[in-house]
Amino acid sequence: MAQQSSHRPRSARGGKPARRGKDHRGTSASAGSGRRSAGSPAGSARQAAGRSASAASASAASGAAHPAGAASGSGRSAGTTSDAAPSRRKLKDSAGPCPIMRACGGCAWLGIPYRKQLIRKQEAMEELFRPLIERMGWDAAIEATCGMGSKAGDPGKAPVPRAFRYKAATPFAPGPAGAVRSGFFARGTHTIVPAPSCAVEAPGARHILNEVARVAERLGIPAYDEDARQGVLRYAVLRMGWRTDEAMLTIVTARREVPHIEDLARELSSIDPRIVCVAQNINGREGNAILGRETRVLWGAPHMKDELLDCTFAISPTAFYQTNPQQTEVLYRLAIEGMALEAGDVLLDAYCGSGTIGLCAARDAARAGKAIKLIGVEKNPAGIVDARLNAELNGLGPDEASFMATDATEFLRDAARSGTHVDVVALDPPRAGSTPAFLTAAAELGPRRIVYISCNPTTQVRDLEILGQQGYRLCRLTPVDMFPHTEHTETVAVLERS
Ligand SMILES: C[S@@+](CC[C@H](N)C(=O)[O-])C[C@H]1O[C@@H](n2cnc3c(N)ncnc32)[C@H](O)[C@@H]1O
Repeated sequence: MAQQSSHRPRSARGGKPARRGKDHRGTSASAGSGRRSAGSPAGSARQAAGRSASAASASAASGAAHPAGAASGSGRSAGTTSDAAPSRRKLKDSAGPCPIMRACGGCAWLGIPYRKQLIRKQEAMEELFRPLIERMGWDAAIEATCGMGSKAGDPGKAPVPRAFRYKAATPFAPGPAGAVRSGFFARGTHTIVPAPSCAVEAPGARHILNEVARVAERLGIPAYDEDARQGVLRYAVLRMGWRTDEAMLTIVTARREVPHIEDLARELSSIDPRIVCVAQNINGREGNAILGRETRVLWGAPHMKDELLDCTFAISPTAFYQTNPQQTEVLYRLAIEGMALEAGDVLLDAYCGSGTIGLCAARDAARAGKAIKLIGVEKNPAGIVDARLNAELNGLGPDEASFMATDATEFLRDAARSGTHVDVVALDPPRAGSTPAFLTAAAELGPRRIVYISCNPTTQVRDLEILGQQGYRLCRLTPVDMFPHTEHTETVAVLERS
């Protein structure tokens, strides 16, 4: 699975090549020189599969300011098409679905009917997974891609997904006479395209982000200048509740000390009544990663709340939480179905973020009278703090759900060494995928099922082959469209012990 990013190669403003950065799903978002090849199956496979494993690296503390990169939580990397020139179709439609789509380039597929987008994604997944399935002799179905409101191959008109991103971000840059510019990085550059609104973001999100710039201007807080490495305000990241009326605003500053910080916090909090938390993240490092290591709450609660599958989740400013909540429910339902939990099972949820998948599964099992024991592992300590609170919020005590802040591979190795009993393993790694050591240890634990949720099918194919060699067989693969109008596809793979 994902966070959007301002990760764009630089050219127009700084004239320098982009530095490698990471998006909100822990993805590198470096310059891409790939060519658009959506028309060919190979091209679509590469596009829909996303980025190369080598380009991805883990960082829970990164994000992106551009809808597509952000959307996918994926940045741009060599060998993909995202930084290629807009297609003819896109140029033609530039005045249609979105007034800035040509300049912004975030939703590269916005000009393609949604029904066709889903078919392309389906073809790409077939092309990517079919050779592995045949090589391994698996009898596994690649199911129809679950889109927003329709599936790949459904007849008739498909709905046009809008307003599905509940996480949004903006970079800031200095304008003339103390102005603070906000918007999206134009494709392939660090030039900011102003965005009065965004069709794929939650209602009101873009207005809030633009208002941050107005507040900064009023208070004389300068935007950060990447080239001169001067100024203060770098980004704002906004998360909005899907099933709650809450929002959380995090400003990213180049240094801790910010002039008029109390006034800033107060004014930011009053931009929109939904804002329950205003946080400051400090990122003084060069590079494209949005978030730095230090975060403090400036105003309000330490987190906001949202709901998924009848569970309540507290989300703090730097913990991972999915961007498209409607499709997250689809993704999680598929994962829970794939787990086929029985009463008394031990479920290991690896790369668990704020504990959401495992907690939804545990609650679902408990509601069906099949209480299980959940163990979650995640390397971002902020995610684990949230996960423990989330267990409590959902009525699960420490005997029913425990969470460890550590590297998933280390944890699995230790668990395999000590012979920990596990019935089902769920894993949802960042775009780089998992590690051979994790996968080998997971197989050594001998779970009945392994459910692998992926935001990067290319690395998932690699990892599934390792699991196959370790005695697991794929029985079901379902693509899910978490990021309409982009090339990205997520997948849920269900494996059984052979
Ligand atoms: C795609 S997110 C999935 C989070 C969660 N499953 C969800 O659905 O919200 C991947 C998570 O893996 C975490 N992560 C990355 N590398 C890790 C590692 N080596 N060990 C444990 N967790 C890691 C990230 O911090 C992030 O929270």
